[in-house]
Amino acid sequence: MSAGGGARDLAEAGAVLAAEAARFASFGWMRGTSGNLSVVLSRDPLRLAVTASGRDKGELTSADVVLVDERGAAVQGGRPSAEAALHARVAASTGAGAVVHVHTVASVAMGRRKPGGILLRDLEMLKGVGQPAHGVEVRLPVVANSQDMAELGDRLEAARDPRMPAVVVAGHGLYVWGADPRQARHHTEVVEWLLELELTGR
Ligand SMILES: CSC[C@@H](O)[C@@H](O)C(=O)COP(=O)(O)O
Ligand SMILES: [Zn+2]
Repeated sequence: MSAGGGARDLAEAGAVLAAEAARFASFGWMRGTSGNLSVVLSRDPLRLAVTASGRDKGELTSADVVLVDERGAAVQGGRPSAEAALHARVAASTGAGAVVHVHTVASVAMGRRKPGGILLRDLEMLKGVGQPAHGVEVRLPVVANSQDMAELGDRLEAARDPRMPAVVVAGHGLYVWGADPRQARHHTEVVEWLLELELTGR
């Protein structure tokens, strides 16, 4: 995708996001229209393609995408995700090229169990988020939910650990990011795997 974020780029991004969403929906991670995805189309000015609000995320087409600015406001397209401003904030503060938000049972359950954050160590799967498998403890932060995206963005920025490309939002779900949609997907699958493991209470 070029830096300009034109109509063709937006449709291309929509096709990518629709495919990613179909995959996550098939896992049961985007039930009942929940969740949203984004990809950065340009950095200066910041422009993201974000999934449209309220759609069944298992049935998206390339047209179900909205171009938004650094505040999450629509620049082109219909009504962006209610959480578009948080996607823009994550992309700006972490440098990520793609952001995933899913409503998984494991993230909400573990957020309840460990409101101060989820400690992870000695797991081969940690290599999937760029950490050593052994000897290093990594914390997956848990932040309180809010319907105010500015407040939620402040909490996420304050809590996030640069070693972990994800944050659990208590009573809500999971935010994960990566350099591009493919890496964000891999990070999401790894973090969700770690949460599911912790939930088994090993
Ligand atoms: C059951 S939908 C919950 C929504 O409020 C929200 O949390 C969500 O993830 C989807 O919002 P959307 O505006 O469709 O991107
Ligand atoms: Zn949500």
